[in-house]
Amino acid sequence: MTQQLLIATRESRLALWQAEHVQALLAERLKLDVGLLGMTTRGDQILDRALSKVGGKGLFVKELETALEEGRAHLAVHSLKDVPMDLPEGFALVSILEREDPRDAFVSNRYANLAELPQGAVVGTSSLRRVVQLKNLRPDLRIEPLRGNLDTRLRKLDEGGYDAIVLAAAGLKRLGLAERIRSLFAVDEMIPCAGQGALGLEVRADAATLSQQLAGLMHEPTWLATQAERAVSRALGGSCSMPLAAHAVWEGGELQLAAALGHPEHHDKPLLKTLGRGQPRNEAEARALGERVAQALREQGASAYLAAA
Ligand SMILES: NCc1[nH]cc(CCC(=O)O)c1CC(=O)O
Repeated sequence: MTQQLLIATRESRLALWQAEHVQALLAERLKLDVGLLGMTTRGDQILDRALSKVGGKGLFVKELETALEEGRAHLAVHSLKDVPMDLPEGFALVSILEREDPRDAFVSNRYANLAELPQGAVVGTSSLRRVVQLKNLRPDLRIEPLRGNLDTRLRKLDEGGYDAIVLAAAGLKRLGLAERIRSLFAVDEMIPCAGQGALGLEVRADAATLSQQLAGLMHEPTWLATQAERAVSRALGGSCSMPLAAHAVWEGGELQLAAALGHPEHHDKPLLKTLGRGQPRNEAEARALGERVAQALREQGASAYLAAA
């Protein structure tokens, strides 16, 4: 065995679970001996402001990239939905693992689902994507900000600050918290974020041998679906202050890509929604499907919404 491979990871419980999951896969399937390098990122430290206001999702990945750059670690494991649409020069996303449950979960100590919430109930989420879709389903709800890692958000619910909160099912399941899920939103009523539930492996673009090894973990259907989803976001400007949802599902040999865009400030403005279909066989075709869906949103008025961001 030569030098041990190191995974750079954030130290939240979810990030550590994900890094350990990849560590085990690499040992099992590729017989690689891999260790972890834990680190705290700016995104983890800033808990009081909406992420979209302080630099966006890139905050969670930047420090990890610096560790790769300096050779302190060799790969980074990300929740794909936290990875910016275009990586900085010198880095590459070389493998996308099979997706966990991509749905959003309704979590509450008193109510079984969204329909049961009384008029004017308080729902916690800081995701603009969730805000605009909740407002569309239930205009009467009061939506309050909710930041922090999964354990923090659940604690804030338990302390009584909210009637319900909305979280990604994948994170809850990974942390053994599935019993907190009261119901799951169907993907067509609360369309997930591009990449939700999938993990992406990032390396330095010049790490050719490692890239090739990691490509062995690639899950093709998830890769094509998430490429299509991310292309919608990229085509519309890719910023995380954008209330955009994009989720693709394979139905037989067909990929069905649903997307929705809300107004970034006036959350009661109509939600723009569209569905595109295709049979992408490679990355270029998957991206083309995403671009067609973005164009359909533009034809419904997306540009005017985005100009307000
Ligand atoms: N935005 C933070 C984040 N990044 C990834 C997950 C969950 C796991 C996933 O979707 O892959 C979460 C929590 C959430 O949105 O509730």
